[in-house]
Amino acid sequence: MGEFTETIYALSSGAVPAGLAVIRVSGPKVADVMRVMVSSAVPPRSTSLRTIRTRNGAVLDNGLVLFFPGPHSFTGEDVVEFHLHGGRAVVSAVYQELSSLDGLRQAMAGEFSRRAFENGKLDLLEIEGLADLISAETEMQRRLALEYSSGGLSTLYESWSQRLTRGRALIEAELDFPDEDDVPGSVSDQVWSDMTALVSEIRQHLGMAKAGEIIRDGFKVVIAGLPNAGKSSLMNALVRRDIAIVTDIAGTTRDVLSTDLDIDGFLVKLYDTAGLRETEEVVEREGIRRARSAMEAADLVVYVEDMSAPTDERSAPSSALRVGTKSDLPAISSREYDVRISVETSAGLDQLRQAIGNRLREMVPAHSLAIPTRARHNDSLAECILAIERAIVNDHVDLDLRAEDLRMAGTALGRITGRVDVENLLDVIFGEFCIGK
Ligand SMILES: Nc1nc2c(ncn2[C@@H]2O[C@H](COP(=O)(O)OP(=O)(O)OP(=O)(O)O)[C@@H](O)[C@H]2O)c(=O)[nH]1
Ligand SMILES: [K+]
Ligand SMILES: [Mg+2]
Repeated sequence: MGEFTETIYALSSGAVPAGLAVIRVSGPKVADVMRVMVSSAVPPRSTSLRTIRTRNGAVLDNGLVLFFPGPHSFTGEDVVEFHLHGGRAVVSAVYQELSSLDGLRQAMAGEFSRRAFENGKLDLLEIEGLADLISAETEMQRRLALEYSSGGLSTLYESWSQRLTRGRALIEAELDFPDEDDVPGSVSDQVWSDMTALVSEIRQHLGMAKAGEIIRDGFKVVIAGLPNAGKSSLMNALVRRDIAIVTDIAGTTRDVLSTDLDIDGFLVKLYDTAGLRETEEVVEREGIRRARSAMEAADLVVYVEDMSAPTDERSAPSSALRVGTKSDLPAISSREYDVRISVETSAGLDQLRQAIGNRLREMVPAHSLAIPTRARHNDSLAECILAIERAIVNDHVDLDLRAEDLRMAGTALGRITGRVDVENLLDVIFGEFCIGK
């Protein structure tokens, strides 16, 4: 595992100025740093109020010092944290002193987490969970990230790996002792029935990938309909901000506009689009093309119709949520709508939020958050399923070839947690972090 000669430091708290600034230092020179900069020795893993000095004894600040001797630290190395007053000059003076010490340099983005990974403190799923936890904005993002960062998913994949290993061990026992009486002849039947069950569990898990994507990246709701239906007005009303231009001129919106909404703790990405109609006008036509492609990529289309205008003969996508708007005006349309609203009176807006929330929850499991969230998880899970299935169906080939497929299935799983073969992934994964994490 990792053996790092450089000692790294960075501001791990938010931007200064702030009430507090936490500077974290990790690596072999931590003991030296404390000897030079901290007024007197500190006991491990408890807070001590100390004076922080330059090597020449000039006082930099007074603050709390926390020392975590390796391997029982975040990175697995010796770590010291300075909790200082969060002023720009305080931080830059401490930075300057640290940089002047031998073997110390400023940490790069994600470098603390990377050391934690390389030293076996966290696996890749836990690292990704940590990145998600740091960037979580909604309650559901937080819960999902916590499930990952506290090892919930790692435990599940570990149990699958163990079943694969056990399957191979039983097959190998059968290969080694083919005629032995106390190894029942049905051992390999047992293996294949468990592998069949495992495939269906992994399939079910992979089936929730969409839910993971919705929680992590947001539920994409596209507002569509005829020009002047009231789409932009609706977007503004839902986010209670004046984001989109609203006029009585048909064809006002051209670009796809996007904004975030929090519904029941879920991130909802709301898109306003150009009104759908035939037109020769070049810019509007491009806007309509974009509107259609947004509708195709949507998790939900909210199809808006002006109930005070002649009905829209165009057909909304069958899965769309149909919204009749301008209910404050005399109605012409006698269509059925899922929700009737008015942005003038705010009638129906809460109901619409609820209806969007209901559609969202249909796509997300109510209980477990042990679900895949990233394309790399899905790819490896699919690869794992393929390998197990190959092993199951190839009952005419040698047992050792079938065992080899089970080994490959285990490798695919191991790549998700980072146990095997992930060097090329690391830059991408740690690139999600910023400096100090
Ligand atoms: N009375 C009333 N007028 C509304 C309501 N919603 C929108 N309007 C008006 O309808 C007109 C068109 O509204 P927009 O929100 O620009 O409609 P749009 O669908 O975004 O239009 P395009 O971007 O041109 O496709 C504006 O004059 C709005 O003020 C409503 O609930 N009640
Ligand atoms: K308009
Ligand atoms: Mg508009």
